[in-house]
Amino acid sequence: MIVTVTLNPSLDRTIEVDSLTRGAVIRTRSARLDPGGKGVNVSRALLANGIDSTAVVPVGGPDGDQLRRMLEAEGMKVRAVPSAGHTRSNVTIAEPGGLVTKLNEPGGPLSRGELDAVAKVVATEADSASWVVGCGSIPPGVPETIYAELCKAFVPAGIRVAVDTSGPALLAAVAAGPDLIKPNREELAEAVGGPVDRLSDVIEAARALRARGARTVLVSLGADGAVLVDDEGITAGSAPVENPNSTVGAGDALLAGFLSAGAQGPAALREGLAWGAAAVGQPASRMPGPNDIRRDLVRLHPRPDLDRALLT
Ligand SMILES: Nc1ncnc2c1ncn2[C@@H]1O[C@H](COP(=O)(O)OP(=O)(O)O)[C@@H](O)[C@H]1O
Ligand SMILES: O=P(O)(O)OC[C@H]1O[C@](O)(COP(=O)(O)O)[C@@H](O)[C@@H]1O
Repeated sequence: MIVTVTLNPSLDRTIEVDSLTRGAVIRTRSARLDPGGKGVNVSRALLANGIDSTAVVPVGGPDGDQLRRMLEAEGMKVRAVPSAGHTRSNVTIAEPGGLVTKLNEPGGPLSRGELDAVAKVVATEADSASWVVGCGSIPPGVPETIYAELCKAFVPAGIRVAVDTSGPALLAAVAAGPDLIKPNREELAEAVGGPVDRLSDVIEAARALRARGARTVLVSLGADGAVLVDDEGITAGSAPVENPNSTVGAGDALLAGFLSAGAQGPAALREGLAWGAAAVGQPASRMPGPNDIRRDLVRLHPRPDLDRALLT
């Protein structure tokens, strides 16, 4: 069983427009509402593929109620912890061809008491878990060491911890020895404090984060696929998407697929890439199910061109 913890979940509204012009009145083509937040999406992807998962989320206000109801309606096992701060809404403006502009709110504050209540629920659920997955941004009031605390609580007890976040929270977590991190290119560059323009930069940066404490580093690179640096070595791969629909949640699907296949080595990377690419073919942040996932399209690159400039 995989437990996900999303401290800053959201209602994700995706609005399709023909083109985005600042300062103009834009008539939209369609709108869609999905439950969101990175760990929530990991649980949704696992659920869509019949893999047992529990999502732990603080929820507050009417939007928090709606988020819980939407997740339960999908059949998800949700442990919702009440909070006084309101659950946020994030807006994605999607243009044809897959270009998205994301407006992510900071989220309602979470007090120390509410955080302790979340931690208690996670500890109970972790008893029967193979992984605890801490994902997403940190809401106001929560210390940046929160994912590091997650690592310290579970890694020594033999429960593996994955962290997908950014900035100081990611750096603190890395120093606490997570089993897995999943930065995208931007997050990786921020973590090492330098540009990541080529595959060689990705590998160098991933190695630096391993040297600082992360056991496995899975770097997502948008249309360039992903690179895995772990105890087994370095593996790069990609999967083409003919008609990109929405990249929202693609990183979460990649992570879910990777975890579902054992989170180690080329076979797990292959599965992650298949799920990530399938997510890009879905509208908004809909997670792919078995009929959407095309493992045959994944290519692992045994001798990638390390000097090639990254596309996205
Ligand atoms: N345009 C694309 N074409 C093919 N695959 C993609 C595309 N965008 C994303 N992906 C897949 O989704 C994964 C996650 O995307 P990425 O944008 O890197 O993550 P995040 O959503 O975390 O920023 C990638 O590693 C890749 O497998
Ligand atoms: O916690 P953050 O960093 O604000 O991100 C939250 C957003 O990320 C998502 O989980 C999508 O994530 P990815 O596109 O990075 O896979 C949305 O559902 C949510 O609105």
